Amino acid sequence: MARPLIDGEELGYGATVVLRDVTFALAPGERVAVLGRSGAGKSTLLTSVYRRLTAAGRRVALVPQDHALVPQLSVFHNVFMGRLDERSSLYNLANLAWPFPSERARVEPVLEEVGLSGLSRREVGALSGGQKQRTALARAIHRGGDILIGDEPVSAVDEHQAAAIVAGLKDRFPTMLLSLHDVELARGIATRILGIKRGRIVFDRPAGELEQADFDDLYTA
Ligand SMILES: Nc1ncnc2c1ncn2[C@@H]1O[C@H](COP(=O)(O)OP(=O)(O)OP(=O)(O)O)[C@@H](O)[C@H]1O
Repeated sequence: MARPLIDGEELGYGATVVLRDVTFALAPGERVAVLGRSGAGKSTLLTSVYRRLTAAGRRVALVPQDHALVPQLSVFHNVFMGRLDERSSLYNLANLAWPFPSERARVEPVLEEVGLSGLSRREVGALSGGQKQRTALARAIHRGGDILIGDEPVSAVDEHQAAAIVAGLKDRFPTMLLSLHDVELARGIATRILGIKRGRIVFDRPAGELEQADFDDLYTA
């Protein structure tokens, strides 16, 4: 059993408590899906886990819910930013002004993987919602590493594409923590599923042990 990243704590914002009595661990190789109604606290949990992992020096690829893209820059530039910390500021600045062919060549296959071929030079502000989300996914894939944290990472694509993208992520990242609103997708991908309701984690169990009633209960008032 992995040592808890969060051990019996409250999570929230300033004096506002969103989640109580949270204990959470993430073992290598686990794929954890977080489910709960809108506003339940899924992002709050994911953000806290992300901060703790990065503070501990772990390399984590992140797909935030709001995508955190720079709309004035191209798809290439936004994806390249996934690895900014690997190079000097001078190299990054030069690549921002005049992208190196070698960097374009590294990014291109990732764009192909998420269905953004041919859009490398397009300004992100001129993309559709689904294309923006794919750009954020491409940035995470380009960053790489052992762990992916994705906050509703496929919410803006249709369910068939979502399943294919998540399957691709599974091949790339041995360990994943994903908040999802699609229960079937969560059951198909996760080794462990965590449910949040009324400010608490109401279950955190192997995916195979959960029944439909557990999920139904999560979404009733
Ligand atoms: N920066 C913040 N400051 C104060 N309160 C916040 C902040 N971010 C979120 N909250 C509040 O915390 C609660 C949980 O929000 P959170 O975003 O974690 O839920 P969620 O389950 O991810 O929701 P959704 O599915 O709609 O994205 C909500 O009541 C929300 O209003």
